[in-house]
Amino acid sequence: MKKAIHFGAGNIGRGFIGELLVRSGYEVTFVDVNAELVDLINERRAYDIKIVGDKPEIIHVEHVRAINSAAHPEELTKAICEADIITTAIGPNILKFIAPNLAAGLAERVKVNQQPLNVIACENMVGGSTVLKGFVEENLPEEAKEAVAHYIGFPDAAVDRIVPLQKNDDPLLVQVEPYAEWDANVTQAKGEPPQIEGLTWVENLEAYIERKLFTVNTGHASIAYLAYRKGIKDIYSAMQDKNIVDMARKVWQETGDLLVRKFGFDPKKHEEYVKTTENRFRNPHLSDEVTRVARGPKRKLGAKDRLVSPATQLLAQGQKPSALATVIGAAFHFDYDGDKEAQEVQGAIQEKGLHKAILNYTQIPEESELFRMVENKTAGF
Ligand SMILES: NC(=O)C1=CN([C@@H]2O[C@H](COP(=O)(O)OP(=O)(O)OC[C@H]3O[C@@H](n4cnc5c(N)ncnc54)[C@H](O)[C@@H]3O)[C@@H](O)[C@H]2O)C=CC1
Ligand SMILES: O=P(O)(O)OC[C@H]1O[C@](O)(CO)[C@@H](O)[C@@H]1O
Repeated sequence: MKKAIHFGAGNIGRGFIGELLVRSGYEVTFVDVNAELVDLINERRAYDIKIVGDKPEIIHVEHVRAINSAAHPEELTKAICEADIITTAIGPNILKFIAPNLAAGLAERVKVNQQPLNVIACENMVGGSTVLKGFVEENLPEEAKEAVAHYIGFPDAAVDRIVPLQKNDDPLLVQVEPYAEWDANVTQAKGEPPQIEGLTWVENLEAYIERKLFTVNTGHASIAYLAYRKGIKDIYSAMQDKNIVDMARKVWQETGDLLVRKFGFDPKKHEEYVKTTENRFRNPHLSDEVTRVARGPKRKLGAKDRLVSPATQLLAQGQKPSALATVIGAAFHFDYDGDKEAQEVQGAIQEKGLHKAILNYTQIPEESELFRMVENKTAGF
């Protein structure tokens, strides 16, 4: 069997990427720091995925094992030397923490295995694999840098499947929605791009990732931050609130205008894509908490992320992203005490004031019209 390594045996790891890799003929080695999870995967060597929708389905996934990279980095190095593909789904903020082990493994690999290898970060961010590549380079010994640059590709990717927090009796079971999309940038691949069922290699990844990030994730985050302000606990319930849905649709109108102008998407097809997205959020079988979708507001308020990036791009196109400014304002009110980033943002607002907090987290230029819009909307909530 071909060999895959996947960092992060969590929801997307088990519920999406791991299963596609197994279905495509790979043995998957999950790498995680959660010792219980690693032990259970190694004990069972299998797990189930439940697809929840109108036609529920159970998929039994075999040919999996796991490595605890905190306890056994040497096992990881050995696996990297033999791998045919490496993927990650650990969270954008964690990429820097896997880089030292990944760099050590790649440095060893290029000495013993001259086959090309691709490392694909499947995170909700633009250019995730490129970011990981930067961290890996910082950790590589000087003598390995040339060979790693030659043999190891870091194709950026877009991943789309809603996998909520899991509350199942079986700790390995993952409940997922039926929809799934995974695209990667073929121009950044080394060697023959690995053919994996469900993975589409594309040349214009920027269009795919911005379409996904500024529709699915922008819409989802907008709904979550507005719902949180109203005390609504889950996305399905938020979708029953007319005002929230109206505002989400205004946001989608703004991001849709941007995407159609920027990438030349067919407006009718884009409208369909938005409708599909809205219907995914209405899935009554998927219990998705508002606080999960809203998680990490510091990251989500970042200049390159789902709220501020489309807003600044629209402003540069001479548009007024008023709905986006409203939901950015709502995000500044996300004060959930179970979220460290939310607490940090709230602390900064209390300590330094709203003006400085907006400037610091969004990096929107102080003199820009967007800054004034965001400040007014935030204060007016
Ligand atoms: N859940 C979803 O619907 C989707 C999530 N994503 C993205 O996938 C990524 C993962 O999200 P989820 O699977 O929901 O999170 P998760 O929390 O379920 O899984 C993350 C896993 O990474 C592990 N981990 C943490 N630090 C690690 C380290 N240093 N080395 C190895 N493993 C480590 C955790 O123990 C956990 O098992 C995020 O970037 C998220 O934005 C993308 C699309 C959909
Ligand atoms: O995983 P993040 O970036 O915190 O954001 C949550 C988002 O990711 C997803 O889980 C999947 O794209 C969406 O449900 C949601 O918009």
